[in-house]
Amino acid sequence: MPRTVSASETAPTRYAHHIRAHALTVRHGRRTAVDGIDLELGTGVHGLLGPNGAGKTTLIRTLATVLTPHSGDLELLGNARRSRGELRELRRRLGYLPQAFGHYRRFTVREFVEYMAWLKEVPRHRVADAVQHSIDRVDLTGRADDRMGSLSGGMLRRAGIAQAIVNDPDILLLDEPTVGLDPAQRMEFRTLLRDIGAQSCVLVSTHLVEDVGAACAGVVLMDEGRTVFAGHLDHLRAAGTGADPGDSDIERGYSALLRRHREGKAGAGR
Ligand SMILES: Nc1ncnc2c1ncn2[C@@H]1O[C@H](COP(=O)(O)OP(=O)(O)OP(=O)(O)O)[C@@H](O)[C@H]1O
Repeated sequence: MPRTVSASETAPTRYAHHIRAHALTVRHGRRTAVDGIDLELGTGVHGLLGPNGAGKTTLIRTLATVLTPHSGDLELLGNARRSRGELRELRRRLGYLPQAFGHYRRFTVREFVEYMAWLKEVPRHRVADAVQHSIDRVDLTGRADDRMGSLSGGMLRRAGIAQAIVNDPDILLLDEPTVGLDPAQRMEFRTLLRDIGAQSCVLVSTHLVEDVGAACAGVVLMDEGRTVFAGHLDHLRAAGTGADPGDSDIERGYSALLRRHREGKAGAGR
């Protein structure tokens, strides 16, 4: 199966980081969900961790250009301006799997992925190969011509991943992609992530730390809209002690960093 070569692979790279945010703030009405964060992410797979309500989905939706920041700077693929043309060009080079994604139940998997390829302006002569390749990569080859409405929850998620990668994106944003996947599929998925992360910037929000341990080199940990930690997984692993709650060094590191962040905030508030 020939691999689809994205335009970006042949274009010169003009940026040091695929994603660069400075003092980025995003609000939902009066609630500040992302609170002045700084972030620099390049090629590789980065896990986005944090407790419920930390701001992970809001951050991912902002990076996917679905939400507009309230303030701060956000540079994606070296572009900080957002004319209509630039936004369109940027979206061609993004892949995004929302937590809940819309689809027509009567579309087949192939039609759904084709439709998303069309929305992302994949050149017409490449669509058929790109669609087949992404369906194969999520192991839905045997169900490609089945209707979306007939898929199990995990298969639906895999179809969602297929649409997110159909344009060979330079930035791939996945919001809880492994929910509903069985253990074998989760392992396959981690391999797929590592494969895509060799050339692209992948940010994966998840509550499953074992996915982070197996697939991510980088970690961003958020709490109450702030970044608690952004760095290499080994540093997160090393942050915990035997006294911190958790069944693995990643969980203990996660607990320790959150605790210290919260203690620091409480201390500063006194
Ligand atoms: N559409 C919205 N309107 C108002 N508040 C919102 C909206 N979406 C999110 N929020 C609030 O913004 C904050 C961050 O929510 P967000 O969904 O980004 O967190 P999260 O880390 O993805 O959480 P979870 O792990 O539960 O999915 C929360 O306080 C949430 O209640």
